[in-house]
Amino acid sequence: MSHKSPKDFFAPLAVGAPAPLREIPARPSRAIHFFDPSNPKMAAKVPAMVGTVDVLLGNLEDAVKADNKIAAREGLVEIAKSTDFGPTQLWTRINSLDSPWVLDDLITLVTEIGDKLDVVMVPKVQGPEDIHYVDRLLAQLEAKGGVQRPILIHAILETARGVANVEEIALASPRMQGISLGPADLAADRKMKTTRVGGGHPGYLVRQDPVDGDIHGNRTVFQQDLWHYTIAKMVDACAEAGIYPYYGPFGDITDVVAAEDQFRNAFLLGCVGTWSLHPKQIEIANRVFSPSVEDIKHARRVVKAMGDGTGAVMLDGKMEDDASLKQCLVLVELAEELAAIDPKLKELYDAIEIED
Ligand SMILES: C[C@H](C(=O)SCCNC(=O)CCNC(=O)[C@H](O)C(C)(C)COP(=O)(O)OP(=O)(O)OC[C@H]1O[C@@H](n2cnc3c(N)ncnc32)[C@H](O)[C@@H]1OP(=O)(O)O)[C@@H](O)C(=O)O
Ligand SMILES: [Mg+2]
Repeated sequence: MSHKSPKDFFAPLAVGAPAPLREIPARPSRAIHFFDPSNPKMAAKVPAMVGTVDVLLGNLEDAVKADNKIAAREGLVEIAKSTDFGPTQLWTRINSLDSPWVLDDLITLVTEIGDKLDVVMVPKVQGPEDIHYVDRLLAQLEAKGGVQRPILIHAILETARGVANVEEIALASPRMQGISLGPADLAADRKMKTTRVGGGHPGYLVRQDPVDGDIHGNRTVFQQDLWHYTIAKMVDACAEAGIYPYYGPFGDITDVVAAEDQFRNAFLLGCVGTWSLHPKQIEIANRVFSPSVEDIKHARRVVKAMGDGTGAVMLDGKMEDDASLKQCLVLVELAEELAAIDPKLKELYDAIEIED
C-alpha cells in the first residue's frame, strides 16, 4: 500500500525536492562497512578506507552509546564535509523512528551533508507507514537544504511485523534502495532462543535416521540455517520491487570462516552484499559477493553458446536454456559493474579466455 496513487508515485513529496528516481542504480555494495563517527579511532580510518570498500556507513543507532548520539551525528557531518568519497558510497543508519534523536539526525544530516549522503538506513521498520514518514520528511528537508538528488532509503528487516510486511515495505517508496536482515533484533522480537548475531546454532539441526533401529547409535547431524526463510522472503520482496537485498551483521568477529559461510549463503540466495562490522570482514565480503573467475567464465560461455538467447544447448553435459541464460546474465552484468570500480577484479575478469 503506497501513500501515493500510481499516477503520482514518482512525484516529489515536497515543492523544491529533487524528482525521485525511476530505477534504483545497481551500484556495487558488496560490503556496507559500519563505523561509529563518535569513535576517534574509527573516524580517523575513514579517509584511508575510501576506495577499499563499496559503502561506508556512519552508524548513529545501536552500538553507539546514548551519551555519544550527538557526537556521532556531529562526527558524521564533519567526516562527510572533509572527505572525498570517490567511488565509495556514504550511508548512515539513523536512530529508530521512536527515538529522541532521529528527528535531529535527519534534519542535521540532510540539510548539512545531504548532497554527500547516498542512503539513509532506517532501523526496526514495522511497515510501509515507516517508509512513508521518512520519504515525506526527506523530501521536505531536501527542499529546505537544496539537495540536488534524492537520498535513498534502506530498511532493516529486524521485527516480526516487518517480516510480515516486507513486500509492502519494499514497494513503499521510489526511494527504496534495499533491505538488510537484522538477525539480532529480529531474534529478540521473535523470541528465538539464540543470542548470536547471525550465523547458525548447534541446536538447530536435522539428524540421520537410526541405523537398525538404534536411536542412540551413531547418527550424522546436519546443522540448519536459522535465516533461510527470512532471507529468501526478503530476496523475493526486493526482486519484486526492483531493489536490493543484503545480509546484515555477523557478530562473531573472530570466526572469519563462519562469517564467510553466512555471507556465501546470502550471496547464493540472491543478496548483493552484507554488512561488515570490522575491517577483517571487508575482504571476506568483497570476495564472497564478487563472482568467481570460474563462474564468470561459465556464464560468458553460456551467453556465447545461447546465441539469440532462446532454445536450449548442452554445455559440459548440462542443459542451458533461456532461464539459465538469465542467471548467467546476472553474473556477467555484476562482473562488469564490479570491474568498473575494482582494478584487481577487472584484471582477473579481463584475463578470462573462452574457447571458440
Ligand atoms: C546487531 C545488529 C547491529 O546493530 S550491527 C551494527 C552495529 N555494530 C557495529 O557497528 C559494530 C562496529 N564494530 C565495532 O564496534 C568494533 O569492531 C568492535 C567493538 C566489534 C571490536 O573493536 P575492537 O575491540 O577495537 O577490535 P580490534 O581491536 O580488533 O580493532 C582493530 C583495529 O580496527 C579498528 N576497528 C574496529 N572496528 C572498526 C570498524 N568497524 N571500522 C573501522 N575501524 C575499526 C579498531 O579501532 C582498531 O584500530 P587500531 O588498530 O588503530 O587500534 C542489529 O542491527 C541487528 O542485527 O538487529
Ligand atoms: Mg538492530
